[in-house]
Order: sequence, then C-alpha cells, then structure tokens
Amino acid sequence: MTMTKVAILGASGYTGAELVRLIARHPSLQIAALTADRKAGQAMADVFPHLAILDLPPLTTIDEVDWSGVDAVFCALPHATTQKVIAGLPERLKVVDLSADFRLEDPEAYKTWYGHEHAETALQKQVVYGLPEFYRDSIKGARIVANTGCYVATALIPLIPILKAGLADPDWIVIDAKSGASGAGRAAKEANLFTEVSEGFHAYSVAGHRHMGEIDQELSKAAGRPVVASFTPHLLPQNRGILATTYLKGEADTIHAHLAERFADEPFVHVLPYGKVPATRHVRGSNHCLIGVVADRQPGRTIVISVLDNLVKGASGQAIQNMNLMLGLPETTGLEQVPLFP
Ligand SMILES: NC(=O)C1=CN([C@@H]2O[C@H](COP(=O)(O)OP(=O)(O)OC[C@H]3O[C@@H](n4cnc5c(N)ncnc54)[C@H](OP(=O)(O)O)[C@@H]3O)[C@@H](O)[C@H]2O)C=CC1
Ligand SMILES: CC(=O)N[C@@H](CCC(=O)OP(=O)(O)O)C(=O)O
Repeated sequence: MTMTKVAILGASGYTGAELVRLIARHPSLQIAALTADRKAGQAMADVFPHLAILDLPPLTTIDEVDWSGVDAVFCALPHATTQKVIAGLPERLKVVDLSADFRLEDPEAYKTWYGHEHAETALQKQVVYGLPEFYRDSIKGARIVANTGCYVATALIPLIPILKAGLADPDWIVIDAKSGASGAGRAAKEANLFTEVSEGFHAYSVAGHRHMGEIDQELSKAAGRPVVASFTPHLLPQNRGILATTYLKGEADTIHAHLAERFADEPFVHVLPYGKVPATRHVRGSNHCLIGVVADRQPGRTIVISVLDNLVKGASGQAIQNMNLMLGLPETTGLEQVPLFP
C-alpha cells in the first residue's frame, strides 16, 4: 500500500498529540516530521509519555523539516502564526489547517473577529471550508482545507440541515455551548489551571466569542440570507468534550425526522431516538457527533443537543477525515475508534 508521508506542525500541543495518536494506527499515513516551538529538540516521549510506545521522529523547528520527504501537512499551530507558515510551504503539499486562520471567507470578517488584517488573502481564496458532512465534494479536490472550529462543528452539524430545509426561524437561534479545558490548548495559562477550572463553571467571551463569525458565515449560507445567531461558550471542569444546547423556533418532530434522514448514511453523525439526549462521555476519544432533539414544553419550540470530542471530531479526527478525502481514501480510514467509557 502507498504510504502518504505527513508532517505534523505543532505536534507538542494537544491537537498535535491527538493527531499522532490517531495517525500511528492509520494504514495509509506515515509520520515523517513533527515540529514544536519552545519544545523543539525534545523527544515526543519526553513531552507526551503516553506516546512513548511509538517510534516517532524528534520534535524539530519548522525550518528544520526536510520537505522532500513529506507529501502532506497537518498544521496545528496558533492562529495568526499559521497563515505565514502555510504561505511558506511548498505548493505541491496538501494541507489541513486546524487553526482559525483560513475559515472566514471575508477578510473584513477576519479583521472584525481576530483584530488584525489577514496577511494571506490571495491564499484564502484557494481554501475549502473543512466540514466534511457538507463540503465533501469540494474537499476532495482541495489543496488546503480549513478545519472548522470545535464549538462551530458542534453547533453547525445539526443547524445547517435545519436551516437549509427552512425548519426553524433563522432570526431566533440561541446556542448555549460548553467545552472541556483542553479546548484552550496546552499553552493556556492561569485561567486553565486545575485550581481555576475544577469545582466551578463559568461563561466567557460573552456576546463576543470569535467563533460567532464562523457560525454566522455558515448559517447564512444555509439559510440563504444573513443570520446572526446568539452563542455563549462556557468552560467545563473536564478535559474533553463539547455539548451545545440550541434553542430554536420550529417543530421538534419535523426537525428530528429531517435530521434522522439527512444523517442516516453519515458514518460519524448519529441522531438519537426522538426525545433522547446525548452526553459528552458518549463520544470521548472518538470521531462521532451525537444529536438529540426534544420538544420544548412551549409549543413550536425545539431543543437540539449535540456533542463531540473537541480534540477528535472537533479538531484532529476531523482533520484526518478531511485528509482522507483529499487523498482519495475511504473517509473513515483510521477513525473507527469506539468511544472510551467511563
Ligand atoms: N484544543 C482544541 O480543542 C482545538 C484547537 N484548535 C486549534 O488548533 C490549533 C492548535 O491547538 P492546540 O493543539 O490546542 O494548541 P496548543 O497550545 O496545545 O499547541 C500549540 C502548538 O503550536 C506550537 N507553536 C506555538 N507557537 C508557535 C510558533 N510561533 N511557531 C511554531 N510553532 C508554534 C507549540 O509548540 P511548543 O509546545 O513548543 O510551544 C505547540 O506545538 C490552534 O489554532 C487551535 O485554535 C481547533 C479545534 C479544537
Ligand atoms: C475552551 C476554550 O478555550 N476553547 C477555545 C476554542 C477552541 C478552539 O480551539 O477553537 P479554534 O480552533 O477556533 O482556535 C476558545 O474558546 O477560544
């Protein structure tokens, strides 16, 4: 079997380590290079002892990578840094970017949500938005794919089909989302210490989180007119998992039937029986997204609950799903892990 040699940029971070864990048993991908910034020069086994059982290349700087031995790149770097790095890669390389740098199509929207001009607007035009359940055909032919944000994937997977089918009021969408602390990355500082995250629970970036730009972009496309959704993220005292509770004006039984039909053949999206609700522990360590639909006691309102693992379907698993499509491989290759419980 032909092996595709991959470089993982940002391998000393949480999503980088998750890419290594998943790719280590992928039958068609082979890890050729791993990079870090402050941790360059160290062995992966020293940075992540749980990966010591694998035979891995050492962490180097990006400048030290020998690109002649690389066919494809997973870029798991902070946003803003990423756009310069991807612009400097050899053009023959296929790239899946896990950061937010190439998700927003409108440079003005990027400036609004990220506070500075995008430095690579020409490159942005070549990028395909990486939510495979909706953009699979374009992803297959893409050179660069921008993975969706983790909160965004959780919210959009049920919402896009609902709005496309006109089953909910686009002017009344309320997304109440909660994430495990790994969503903030390994470099997160005081706010993500055990003492700050455990035994408590709080909202953050209220009415101003940068994922709103991405949510509005995709929901507006789905509805065929501008949509401005309400979205509030919260930090959970747990490592992994995102749960989004979305309130809609629409008929729950119709919405449930539509989602069940729309996702019937999707390998990673599962609609629970009507009235049942999912939990983050039902997807931990897996590439699956679960959706529950419940009728509100107020007639004409619906509650949709969606869950995924932010490090897998919300980041590294989704990135491999996209790379599988770009390489013409079966989409599920290397991603068939069953969730870990308890
Ligand atoms: N965590 C999550 O759940 C999700 C994250 N994402 C996105 O994926 C990307 C990676 O996230 P995550 O793994 O959590 O982040 P981490 O903070 O855990 O890791 C960041 C990685 O980037 C490296 N790095 C940092 N700055 C530079 C630089 N200037 N030049 C080169 N390398 C650098 C770090 O190296 P070193 O360790 O040596 O400093 C590390 O390997 C981010 O854009 C994030 O927003 C997307 C979806 C979900
Ligand atoms: C818990 C937590 O802090 N989550 C991160 C979002 C997760 C993420 O990585 O999103 P991007 O891919 O868009 O960077 C945050 O709220 O900024």
